[in-house]
This record gives sequence, structure tokens and C-alpha cells, in this order.
Amino acid sequence: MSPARTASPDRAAGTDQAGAPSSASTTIMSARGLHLAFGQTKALRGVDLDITAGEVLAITGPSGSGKSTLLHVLAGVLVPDAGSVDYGGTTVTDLDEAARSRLRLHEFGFVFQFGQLLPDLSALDNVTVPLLLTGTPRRKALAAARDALAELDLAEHAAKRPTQMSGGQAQRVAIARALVTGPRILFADEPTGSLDSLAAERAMEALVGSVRARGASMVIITHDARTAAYADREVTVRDGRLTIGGPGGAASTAAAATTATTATTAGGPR
Ligand SMILES: Nc1ncnc2c1ncn2[C@@H]1O[C@H](COP(=O)(O)OP(=O)(O)OP(=O)(O)O)[C@@H](O)[C@H]1O
Repeated sequence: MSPARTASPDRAAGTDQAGAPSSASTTIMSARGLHLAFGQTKALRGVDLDITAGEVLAITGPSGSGKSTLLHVLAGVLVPDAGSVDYGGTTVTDLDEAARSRLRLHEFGFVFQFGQLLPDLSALDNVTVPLLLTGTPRRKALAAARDALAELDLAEHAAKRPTQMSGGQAQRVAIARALVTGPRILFADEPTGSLDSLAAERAMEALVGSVRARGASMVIITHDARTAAYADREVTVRDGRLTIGGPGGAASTAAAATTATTATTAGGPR
């Protein structure tokens, strides 16, 4: 079993790692005192943030304020100069690149603005890839990928390559690819930024609906108020600091827990 797997919070609903009943507001990721500079540019200047199991958290803020940097540090893509990120009892920021890579592959999912699908592969093969990387046998991986595509209303497009689909369809393939491994946290960086408003709405409905149906958490960066409206909680980054929204305030956590508990597969805005 890889360190990434041992880092996972218990996947059985209702228990924590020690087997005790978990409250609906269990913190699954906790960041403290994050600082990161790129040369003279201080992208993060002391960020504290908690992510609760089952919550959809929007990170908003002006261009260049540090949103993507924060998301990449939380997801173990970047290592901060100071501060720590804890996930399920593992200090992500202490792991080496190989262990962080395993963690990303097994525990996290990623959706980016421009889907970043492999252009020469069909939708089905694109969604199958992460499962093959985690060691899932090919036949099982293909079946799971087909299910994920069907869930996003893409069954009839499975054989198409990304260039043969609309932007919205391709982005939904990217969502299926991010969800097919069953991530506990999905990190989405402007996932609808390249889409027109109708396609963006459809993609967000699919994304939030699928995340809630799985009881996963999502951290979503967005400039768009309509996208942020799907979140349970919103924090704002300015000049590398959180200016609105604390680590995971009681009121917002309770709201997120309520939403997670009562969530259906419908993913409409608040
Ligand atoms: N790899 C890098 N090298 C140098 N500077 C960087 C790098 N990545 C980010 N920065 C700088 O760090 C600051 C924060 O960037 P970041 O991408 O996190 O902002 P953002 O809020 O996500 O912006 P946007 O909304 O425009 O995507 C910016 O000043 C940016 O220019």
C-alpha cells in the first residue's frame, strides 16, 4: 500500500480514521501559515485554510492574487517556502515528489480551464488513463470509464477525440476523467472559464452534482460569481492573503455540513 493510500481518511461513510463516528464537519485538509514566493513576488503571505469533508469551497480574488498558487500548494503540486498542509493525518508538505505524486493520483482529482485532454485519444481512452495509472486492470478501467462518461451524459461521444466535440462536451470529459478514480478532493481551476454561459452552467451542474453524489470535497477557483454561487463557502484571496473567509469558520462549516448531508445529485447554485 502506498503512503498515499494510508493517508486517506476512512472511505467508509460515518467513521473517521480511528473508526469513531465522524461528525458531518470533519476537516479533511488543513493548511497553516502558507508562504510562497516566486523570486521577488510573494504569491502567498500567510494563508490558513481548512477544507471540510463534503464541502464545495470557492476561492475567488483578483488576477494575480495567488489563487492558483494556493490551489497548487493544497494539492501538493507546489511546496511552500513555509507553512504546512495536512491531509488525513499526513503532512503533505513533508512528502517527497514521488509520494506527493501518488497522493495526487490516488486521492485528488483535477479539472483545469482548458480540459487538457490528450488530443489523440478518444474520450473513453482519456477517462481510462488515470485508472490504468493506478493499476486498475484494463477491462475494469474501461467499464468504469464508460460509467463515468454516461454519468456526464457523454455515452454517445465515447469514441470521439476532443477535437470532434464541443468545448462543453470536452470539459465534461475532463470532469469524468477527474472523477473516475473516486478522488476525495477535486481541485478545479477555472473549470468553466473557456465555456459560454450555457455550457458553463451545464458543466457546473454536472461537476457539482457528481462531487456531491460521491460525498467528495471540491476546491474551485473562479472569477465568475455564478460559478461561485454553487459553493457552500467562499474565500477571497488578495495579495497572497485570505481577506474574506477564515480557515473554516463554524457557521460556514455547519452550512457546508448541512448541504453535504442533504445534498442530492442536483448541483444547482445556492
Ligand atoms: N511559476 C511562476 N513564476 C513566477 N511568478 C509566478 C509563477 N506563478 C505565479 N507567479 C506569480 O505569483 C502571483 C500569484 O499568481 P497566481 O497564478 O497564483 O494568481 P491567480 O490569482 O491565480 O491569478 P489569475 O486569476 O490571473 O490566474 C502572480 O504575481 C504571478 O505572476
